[in-house]
Amino acid sequence: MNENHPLLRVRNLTKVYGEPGPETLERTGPEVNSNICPDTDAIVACAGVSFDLYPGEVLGIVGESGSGKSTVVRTLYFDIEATMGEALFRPYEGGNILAASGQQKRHIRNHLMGMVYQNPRDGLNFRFSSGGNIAEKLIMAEHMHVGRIRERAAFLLEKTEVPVQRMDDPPASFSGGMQQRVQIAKAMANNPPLLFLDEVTTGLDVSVQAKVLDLIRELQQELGIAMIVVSHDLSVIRMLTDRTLVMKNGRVVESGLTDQVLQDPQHAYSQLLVSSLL
Ligand SMILES: Nc1ncnc2c1ncn2[C@@H]1O[C@H](COP(=O)(O)OP(=O)(O)OP(=O)(O)O)[C@@H](O)[C@H]1O
Repeated sequence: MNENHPLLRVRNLTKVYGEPGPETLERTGPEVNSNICPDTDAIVACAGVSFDLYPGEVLGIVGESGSGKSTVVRTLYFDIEATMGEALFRPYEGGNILAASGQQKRHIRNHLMGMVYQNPRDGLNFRFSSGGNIAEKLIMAEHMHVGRIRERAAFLLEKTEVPVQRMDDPPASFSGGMQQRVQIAKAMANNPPLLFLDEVTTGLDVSVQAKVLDLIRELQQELGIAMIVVSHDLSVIRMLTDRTLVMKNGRVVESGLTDQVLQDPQHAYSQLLVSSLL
């Protein structure tokens, strides 16, 4: 894959809940500090979001609760249908993935993407064992050889520091940190070039958070996997990401190298966010 070409090119990604009026986009956003259209009550979860992600790069999306961070990754992972926009994903040659058929979207998601959610119950099937969860992802990508599936599950659990002897135990019997590690193992099962991480350490104790973040950073460095990391927590963004988008009221208000955004934030809202970290 050519390192100079984006892995993912997103343009004008927009998601509106409810019926937008002709001025909904103009009448919402950071300038008016609201994402609710005063004419129609439509909610602009995100609008006009554009960015490029390069192979092996880690992009952060930061912003307060309700700013639209999760909507961006969930539309790109097809959990939510975008209202408008384009996303070109290099491994998929059929054009805008947001306009792909349901079958094509399932194929892209099963073979080429992984997602780790804040709540392990969204990413793991609690009726299956931890190994069974990894197997599920592999089977969805048409890997059928039972021996090889078990081997890969054991390999991934080891990589994510989950005791392999607990492969047949259900995630419900695991600690929160370990459940997140199983989710990470599952999301990486097919070696996807792109991984989405949505507030993956938010529900965890601080000491456990640090371990999970270390693990993500190590895996990223070892495997060179591109990631989009959503977090309201700037310390997570600082630790994991190369570039950052700052969102407010559904819009990107600032973007740049993470170090620059943190050292010299330009937008008043980013300045407020950064000062709250100091
Ligand atoms: N199904 C829905 N119906 C209506 N509005 C929704 C729906 N899902 C999300 N929203 C709204 O879209 C906006 C963006 O939500 P989103 O979850 O992307 O924000 P976020 O920045 O990820 O915040 P959080 O971390 O709290 O989830 C919020 O105002 C939210 O209330």
